[in-house]
Amino acid sequence: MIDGTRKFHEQDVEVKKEYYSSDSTARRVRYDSNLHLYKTKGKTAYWKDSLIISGLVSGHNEPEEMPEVCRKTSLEYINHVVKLEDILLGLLSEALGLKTNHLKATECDKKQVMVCHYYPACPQPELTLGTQKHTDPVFLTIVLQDQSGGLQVMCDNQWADVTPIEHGLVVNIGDLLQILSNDKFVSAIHRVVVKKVGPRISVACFFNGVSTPPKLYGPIKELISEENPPLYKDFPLVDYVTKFFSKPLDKTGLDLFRL
Ligand SMILES: O=C(O)CCC(=O)C(=O)O
Ligand SMILES: [Fe+2]
Repeated sequence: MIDGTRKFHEQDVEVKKEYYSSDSTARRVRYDSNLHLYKTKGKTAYWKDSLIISGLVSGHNEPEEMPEVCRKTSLEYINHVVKLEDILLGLLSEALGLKTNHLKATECDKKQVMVCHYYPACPQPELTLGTQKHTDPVFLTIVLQDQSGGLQVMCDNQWADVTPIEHGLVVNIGDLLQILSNDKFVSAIHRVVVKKVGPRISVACFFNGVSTPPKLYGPIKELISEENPPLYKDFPLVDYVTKFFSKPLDKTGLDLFRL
């Protein structure tokens, strides 16, 4: 998958430009530079290009829509990731003291989006970032990174390197799982620094959940009691995503839904 991502990004710009769009609603497969520049009305340009593929599993995507250089690999890879997601949701449900299928039954594994990032070598890394400090506005993210390093997670108010492990994956708890678990799980604050050598390649698979109302998400009722009152209100996902992207990316979205 790393190789497929490299092949896409290292194609001639004329080929890539067929896929270019900075409007996330415009197409299901798109190529973008500086992902959040327009969405968050960002003041800073980041050092990365991304290929965004949505609708991979739910069948809303015709395979022909995907760039040929990474089509087969992407389809195979997402199938593996979805199986892993099932296992992880089972383990996380059990960790919350719930039945194994509880989280899956909330359909938080739905609406997968795969984002294939390419961070070119940066001549002045101290002037920018690959990805700004943020949390993911999703349930879970499964990240495959190459061996370059650069991903960092906030730990005790300090940035810690997430050192790449060969064939290893990084799993981030997203904001929505923090909300569902009523703060038992904590959404990972992370960022990506860039280096003079590159490129760095990573593939993030996001699990967004069901975004069409009337489905509401909020703290899981079984986790709520008199001693553990709900910390968040229930809301349709579309509200979370809209509010998340109308604030600066480095500010938490959780407080907007806290009771
Ligand atoms: O490139 C990475 O390792 C992480 C990217 C990331 O945080 C994201 O796409 O949300
Ligand atoms: Fe992220």
